[in-house]
Amino acid sequence: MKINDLKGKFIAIDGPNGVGKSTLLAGVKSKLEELGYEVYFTKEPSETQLGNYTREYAENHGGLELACLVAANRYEHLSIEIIPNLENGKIVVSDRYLLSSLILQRMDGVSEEFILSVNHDVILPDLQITICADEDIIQKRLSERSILTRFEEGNQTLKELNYMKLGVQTLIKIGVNVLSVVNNDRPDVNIETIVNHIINLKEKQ
Ligand SMILES: Nc1ncnc2c1ncn2[C@@H]1O[C@H](COP(=O)(O)OP(=O)(O)OP(=O)(O)O)[C@@H](O)[C@H]1O
Ligand SMILES: Cc1cn([C@H]2C[C@H](O)[C@@H](COP(=O)(O)O)O2)c(=O)[nH]c1=O
Repeated sequence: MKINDLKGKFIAIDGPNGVGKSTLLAGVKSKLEELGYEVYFTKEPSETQLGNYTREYAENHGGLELACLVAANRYEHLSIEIIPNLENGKIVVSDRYLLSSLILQRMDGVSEEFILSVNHDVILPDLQITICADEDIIQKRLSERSILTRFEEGNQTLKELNYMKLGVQTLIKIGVNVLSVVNNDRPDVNIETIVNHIINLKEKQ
């Protein structure tokens, strides 16, 4: 895997389904805009034909084939969105990235070795933000949803949290910087913590 040697900084944010990633990111985006910072927000699966197909396919398929499809979308995401924005010196924030594969594809029974091998040529994030919360809190949030994906139904949260811990250990071993945020409550405090880390990275550029 490659270290980011481009002008901009790359941040990935991952966590179990229903932990509050989208909520925190929406707050981070509006706070940064209010402060006048220009940050490029994106997500995986990305918003392309391949990304939309990956999201649809993930609902009914798992295994090695989904792991490869997700990785293919990640390479597309890198080449058409992430790398061009990093080359322009922007901060890029992705809602889900490699760590999501180390959680979701592992839940589908794919080995860490296979996941790392199909993701061999991706750029590592300068900062990996992990969002976690207590299992019962996440389950309560998911129970309020009218539609659940196959990863969200049947209480798989503990499994997700456990694979996240293992995935984080792997990323740390590879040399990735990790910020862990506990999102049980106080979204405002967590938004501020994330915003401060993003501003710090920007100021160091
Ligand atoms: N810190 C918090 N305190 C209380 N409720 C929260 C907090 N953060 C998020 N929530 C609530 O939790 C629910 C799930 O949040 P959200 O949809 O952002 O999760 P997510 O991680 O993006 O999920 P998914 O990846 O499955 O789309 C929402 O109803 C949101 O309002
Ligand atoms: C990045 C990534 C995504 N997926 C799949 C799993 C879900 O079906 C969607 C993500 O949807 P959400 O609205 O963000 O919860 O994509 C995957 O299996 N592996 C990945 O690495």
